[in-house]
Amino acid sequence: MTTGLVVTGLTKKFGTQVAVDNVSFTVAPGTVLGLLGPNGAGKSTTINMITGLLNKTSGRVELFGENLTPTNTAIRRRFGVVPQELAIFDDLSAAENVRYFGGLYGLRGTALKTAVTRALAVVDLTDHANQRPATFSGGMQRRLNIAMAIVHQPDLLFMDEPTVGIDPQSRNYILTAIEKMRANGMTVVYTSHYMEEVERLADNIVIIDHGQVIAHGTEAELVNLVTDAKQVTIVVNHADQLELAAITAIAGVQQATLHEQNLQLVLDVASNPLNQVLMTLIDQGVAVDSIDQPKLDLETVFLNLTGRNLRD
Ligand SMILES: Nc1ncnc2c1ncn2[C@@H]1O[C@H](COP(=O)(O)OP(=O)(O)OP(=O)(O)O)[C@@H](O)[C@H]1O
Repeated sequence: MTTGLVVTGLTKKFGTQVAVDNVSFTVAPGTVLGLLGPNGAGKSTTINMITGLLNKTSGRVELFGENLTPTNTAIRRRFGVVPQELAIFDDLSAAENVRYFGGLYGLRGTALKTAVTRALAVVDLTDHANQRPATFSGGMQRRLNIAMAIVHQPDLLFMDEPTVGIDPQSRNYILTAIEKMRANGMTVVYTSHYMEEVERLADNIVIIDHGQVIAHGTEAELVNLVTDAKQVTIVVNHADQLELAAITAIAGVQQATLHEQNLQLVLDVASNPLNQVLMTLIDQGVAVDSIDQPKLDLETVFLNLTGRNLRD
């Protein structure tokens, strides 16, 4: 198995509004793709078209080498969906909810029982299996929704903003559960407007805005899109012994200035000469007190690419 999910030219028009505009991306098997964008960017519409909840205006979706169409049921069994809106039966227990979904996927008898137990364990709801979800916190209900989506052990899981409006403990349970699933080989497509979650989980990131993909890559690749130089401040002792010319002479040091104890550097991201700078300082008998590198994050990337904050 070499190809996972391949989305090509996906487009959705609502009347004259183009909600998703020629979106293309790929997800390698066993990796997590973070689909990051502000509210209204088109993330849900994209997921809903891929999973067949919504008809697409145009485009093509291929999963594990097969064309993903509403009638290709064999390939449809290989993915699960955690929708943005909860879909839970309040009058069934947690285990019965999961069992119901397992039944829909054709699981029966012992296989179904084992699958329900396993799915509830992944989201840490084993101790609540026989309780009604109406008694659950919002976070526990979301975790139950995840158990329902993974009971048939899909190879790929779509999750649409699964942590919106829940407590930090439940959020952490969910993020940890995703990490466990990935470790077991599952492919995950995860939409969020929380930069921190995408940074923690995603192997690759698609940034989407106004229905269009504005960047696609690893976190490091995206950060490199907006900067080819980074600023580093090194606080030193014995600054009087520091020979600035020797630092400036290091390949990849674009700028070096000394203000009292603070050695301020502008370094090439590609050649990353920080090690060389530190060795040179040690050679000069200059002790390093601390190193400060302001973090370049996805928020910075989004701001640079769009002129707006992710959560305006
Ligand atoms: N059924 C619909 N009819 C008309 N417009 C729609 C419909 N569904 C979504 N839209 C519009 O399409 C755009 C994209 O919405 P979408 O829900 O995909 O965004 P999103 O990135 O998932 O944001 P959110 O996090 O708020 O759900 C929005 O402008 C939205 O108003």
